[in-house]
Amino acid sequence: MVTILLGDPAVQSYIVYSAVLGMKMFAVTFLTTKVRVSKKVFANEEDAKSAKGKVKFDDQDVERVRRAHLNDLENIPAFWVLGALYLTTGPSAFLATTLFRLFAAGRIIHTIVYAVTPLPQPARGLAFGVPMFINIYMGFKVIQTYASAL
Ligand SMILES: N[C@@H](CCC(=O)N[C@@H](CS)C(=O)NCC(=O)O)C(=O)O
Repeated sequence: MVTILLGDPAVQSYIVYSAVLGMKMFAVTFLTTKVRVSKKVFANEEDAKSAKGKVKFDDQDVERVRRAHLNDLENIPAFWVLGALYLTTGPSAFLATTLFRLFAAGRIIHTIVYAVTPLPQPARGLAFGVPMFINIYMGFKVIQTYASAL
């Protein structure tokens, strides 16, 4: 049963892109540390002391990376849940893989245009909008598939 499930290309695709997105979020964690260290701006007295920096909560560069990270948290965990539930609705492997791929690409681009190389809008809006649309689409599909059984 588990072997059949894991042999499904849509499931494999979900696993791969879920892991990619988890790793991407860790990359933002490291980026936050890199910006903090390079600007010597920290959130805790003990960190500031050990790096000869200062405690500051309104550094624009640090806050930008933190906002990008928070935005990931507002969107990627929902993908992990909705994507897994969506797989149970029996989508074609092609459609599921395309949606997962677009979602991951959108979130990676969101990080780049928000926290790495800030670009003018609508770059971030689009990079946010496509994955959001995919999450909503998958959520609707799940509800549509199972609501009739209630
Ligand atoms: N929590 C978000 C909700 C709306 C949203 O996620 N907007 C996207 C596209 S403009 C975004 O990148 N917001 C920037 C952010 O979350 O810091 C916000 O405060 O902006």
